[in-house]
Amino acid sequence: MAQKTLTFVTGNIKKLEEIKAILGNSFPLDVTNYKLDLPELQGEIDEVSIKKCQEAARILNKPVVVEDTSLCFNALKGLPGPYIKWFLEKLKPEGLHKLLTGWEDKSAEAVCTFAYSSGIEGDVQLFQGKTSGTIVYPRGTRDFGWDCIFQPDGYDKTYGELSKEEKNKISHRYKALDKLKTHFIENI
Ligand SMILES: O=P(O)(O)OP(=O)(O)OP(=O)(O)OC[C@H]1O[C@@H](n2cnc3c(O)ncnc32)[C@H](O)[C@@H]1O
Ligand SMILES: [Mg+2]
Repeated sequence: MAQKTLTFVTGNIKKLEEIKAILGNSFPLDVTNYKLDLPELQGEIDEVSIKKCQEAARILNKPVVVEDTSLCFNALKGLPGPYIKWFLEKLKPEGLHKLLTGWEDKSAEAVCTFAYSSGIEGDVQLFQGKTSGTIVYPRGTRDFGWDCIFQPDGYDKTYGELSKEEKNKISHRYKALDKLKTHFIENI
């Protein structure tokens, strides 16, 4: 029988809000969430997501989806990348902007990776979305992570200045969820 419910494992309420807003009623499964701050091992983006997902599937012992978000500064060869959470916690948005003082290249990529495990040990599929932009001095709301310093290409506003509706039409998370949604629509 087809699986009817998908469990999103995340400790981040703001992520969950966006995921629910983006999926709306167009997702073929019921989405529930399980609040858990999973350990994140070091590595490249895909590796971090795969291990995080395997750990969630092991703990919950059922099909799960996790999501990992990276903010990659091109001048820094992709760093902070998956370690953005710790950089943000210590440096705050101002400090992240300051990190690029010595570089002319202020470009960055926001990368969202959803990892799905069917529950079968080791089996993980990834769905990734990327949005390019520029790191600017903080502008706009500070209610979600580094939104106030990321200005997507083609816009003169940061994610923090755009409305939630506008952000959710162009964001890294929207693009990744679109791929995940297509997968489930085609495979149910
Ligand atoms: O439990 P999980 O899902 O891991 O939630 P988390 O808050 O630990 O999230 P990550 O490990 O993916 O770390 C990403 C960091 O980037 C932040 N973040 C994620 N998505 C963002 C977005 O769309 N805009 C701004 N900040 C974001 C988030 O608050 C974290 O500080
Ligand atoms: Mg995390």
